[in-house]
Amino acid sequence: MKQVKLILEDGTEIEGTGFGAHTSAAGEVVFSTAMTGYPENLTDPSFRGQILVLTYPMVGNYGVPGEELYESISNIFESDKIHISGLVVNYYSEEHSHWNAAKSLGDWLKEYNIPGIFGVDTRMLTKKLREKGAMLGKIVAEVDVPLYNPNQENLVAQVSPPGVQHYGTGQHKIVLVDCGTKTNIIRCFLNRDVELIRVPWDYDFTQLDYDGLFLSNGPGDPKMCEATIRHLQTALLQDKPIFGICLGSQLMSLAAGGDTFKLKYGHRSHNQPVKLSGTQRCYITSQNHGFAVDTDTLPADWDMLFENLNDGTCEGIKHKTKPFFSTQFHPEAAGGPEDTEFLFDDFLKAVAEYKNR
Ligand SMILES: NC(=O)CC[C@H](N)C(=O)O
Repeated sequence: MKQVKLILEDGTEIEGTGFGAHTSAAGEVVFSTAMTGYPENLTDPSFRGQILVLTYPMVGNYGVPGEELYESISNIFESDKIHISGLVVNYYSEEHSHWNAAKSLGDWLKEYNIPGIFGVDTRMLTKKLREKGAMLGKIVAEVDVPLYNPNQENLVAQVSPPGVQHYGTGQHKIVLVDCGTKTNIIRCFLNRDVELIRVPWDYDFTQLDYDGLFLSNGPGDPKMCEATIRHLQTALLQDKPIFGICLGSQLMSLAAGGDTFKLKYGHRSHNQPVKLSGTQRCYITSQNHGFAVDTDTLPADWDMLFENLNDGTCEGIKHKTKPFFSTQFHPEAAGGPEDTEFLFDDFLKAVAEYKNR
């Protein structure tokens, strides 16, 4: 293992030890306070272009599981590869022990040529990112690389599939607009009575025959997804149920005429409290996002559906009369609590009602 550096755009330089691939990489440095779930996090396409700091002090000790494919979908990972640009941890454990571990975290990172750095004071680093906001940064091994801002690119086009795929044989035909979907969203649908049509982010789904529309999570600035927003505007003129998660929530807001903005350092953890509007009910949710919907810009026929109890930001929206709703958090979890998975049932109930109207 060799010495490498983490360098931030404000000039901070932190020395540490390299693990995973011995290479340099640049991106946006963000932190997650989730205590477990690195196999899920690293393969979540929403992390594309980001160097991820895990605040949990020991990482790698349960290794990386082996996977099986079901309908060409992994039973474990959230996509078919690692999407983060680099990984920053305090203590890395190459030694691992778990009933389904197949390899070490370092070996897995090597397979995808992703660098890791450990021996970093992640508490100090996280405090800095909280005070100054998410920053650009780089892990430097032998060769220096320029800083890179992923939010200026259309990252969704990089992670969205090239063509249309069909899954399942249920009675409700759902179109999933894949802007970088986590596979657990697909699993959540396939565990229900659904035939799923997975389409690329810029596909004109308005031409398809379907019962309900689903908008996935995805990386980067939602305003980059102009084609999706345009198609969505057509869908909003109709009455077929629409459900969006994370980026999907931001796209629904933009299509409706609302605005989004970049949060100072984002929400990335498995214990984000959200309140269901009109109730005192709180759910603990899994989150991974750097942008949010500006509640004040929501058009008159829309309401905030959930509110983040830490900072009051919008955690979902709902149309006042039509069956359109979204969450900024992840009801599919993976990782994190599964307490809000019932929202998939709520969506399919709305689909059944629409078909029986
Ligand atoms: N998980 C997501 O879908 C993230 C949405 C968006 N890229 C954000 O960072 O806010």
